[in-house]
Amino acid sequence: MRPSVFSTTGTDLIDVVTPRHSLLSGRFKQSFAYIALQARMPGIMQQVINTLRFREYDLEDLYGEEVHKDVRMIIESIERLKGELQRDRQFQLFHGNEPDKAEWNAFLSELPRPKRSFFRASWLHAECYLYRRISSFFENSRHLQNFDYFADLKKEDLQISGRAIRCLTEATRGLSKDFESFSQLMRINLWSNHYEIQLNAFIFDAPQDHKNIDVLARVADLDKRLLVDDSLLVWNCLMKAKGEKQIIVDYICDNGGFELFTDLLFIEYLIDHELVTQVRMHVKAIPWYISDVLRHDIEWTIKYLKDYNIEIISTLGKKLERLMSEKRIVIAPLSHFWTGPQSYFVMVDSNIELYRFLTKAQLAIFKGDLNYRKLLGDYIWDSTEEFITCLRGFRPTNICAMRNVKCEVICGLPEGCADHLLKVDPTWMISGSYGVIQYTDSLKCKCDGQDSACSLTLKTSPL
Ligand SMILES: O=P(O)(O)OC[C@H]1O[C@](O)(CO)[C@@H](O)[C@@H]1O
Repeated sequence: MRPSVFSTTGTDLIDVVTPRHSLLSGRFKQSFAYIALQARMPGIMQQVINTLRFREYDLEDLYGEEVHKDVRMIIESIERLKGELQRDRQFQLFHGNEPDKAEWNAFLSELPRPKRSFFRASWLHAECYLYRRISSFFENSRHLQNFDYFADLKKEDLQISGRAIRCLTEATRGLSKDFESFSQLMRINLWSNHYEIQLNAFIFDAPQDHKNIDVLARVADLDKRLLVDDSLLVWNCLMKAKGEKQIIVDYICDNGGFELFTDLLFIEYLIDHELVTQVRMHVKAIPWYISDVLRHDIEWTIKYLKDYNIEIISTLGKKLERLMSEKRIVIAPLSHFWTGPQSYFVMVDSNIELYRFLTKAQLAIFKGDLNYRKLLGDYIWDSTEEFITCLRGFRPTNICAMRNVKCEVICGLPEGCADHLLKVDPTWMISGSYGVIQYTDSLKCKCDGQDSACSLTLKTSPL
């Protein structure tokens, strides 16, 4: 039984699927957003509590007995947050040491009152707010400000993927510079987003004979579920830049663990073949959506590969370390925008520095489902709507999205495709079994978003 608070008037919960042309929201009781808020988020919060209890005595070794107070305070705060979610309470402002407090509070204060509670708000806002609140409990503790409570999961994900790591490392040495290899690597990278944390790495398992690996061919099987493949357009975009002194790719990361490993393989290819001069990896500033990459995940992953007891893998680790020290791969300056609640079309107004930063790149690659939701504004577009339209003017540079479909947000499909998929696989939008690689040109102008009359800075939708 839902608590009685749900029977208030206004924007009540309704027993329907998410209607076309609306924002995803827990209001729609037959939506994935509703299930995620009702069941999944409390589970994730419990998982954080369990991690704290499990690690409490390690933490005591690190920080002394005082840490128990922090642990108690954080667990109580998470329990309270669970209650707020369950009762669909209003979002609260932040009052502590959060570095992005001002931006969050401005955002929350401007939300219309009926859209300021967990189930009535847009799902994107509610979900981001929950992850932000959880982090704030740690940030406001005495000893655990920098504790990444999801770190063990990310590490474990890489540790259990040994066979897949070996197999892919072997299969990707000495690849030639051609569209076929480029596109295969892109697709490997795309499908790794399906498995993310606790992946079933078996799909990339090598046959017994490690010398004769055709792992890339295995990807072809998954490719049957690739609904849009713009990898040729991405390749052409990089080809067009050939000869330029500086070719930068901004890589907006998603998950750590095995997915990050495949990101690094793809980035290595881009650099080896001089398709780019520098890759700037954008990571999250706080623990985010369980498995998202933080700065220390990249450092840990490279060290893990470097220390591997199989030479080909440790050589790869050393090479990645060198590419970082040569600044061919860099970690972009941290931006709290990536862990904010906002869709990307508002970036030009709310974070012009980041927008301008992206304009310096030849290409920005956005990985994963959450980035896709933010690119499309967490909105149910017609499935055939063009990618470029759905970006609503967010065009700081050429944009590529690589994403496994994990929620109802989608665009750019051929006519009839969504209806067909619904018939053959009713869970196609949430299973993560389908993927898209979508691309659009920026049609860059010279103003870098500084000229308010520039059409690229105008938002084209009344949403
Ligand atoms: O790691 P990814 O691909 O961004 O996926 C996480 C996303 O998937 C979801 O589970 C949607 O189904 C959301 O919680 C979140 O947007």
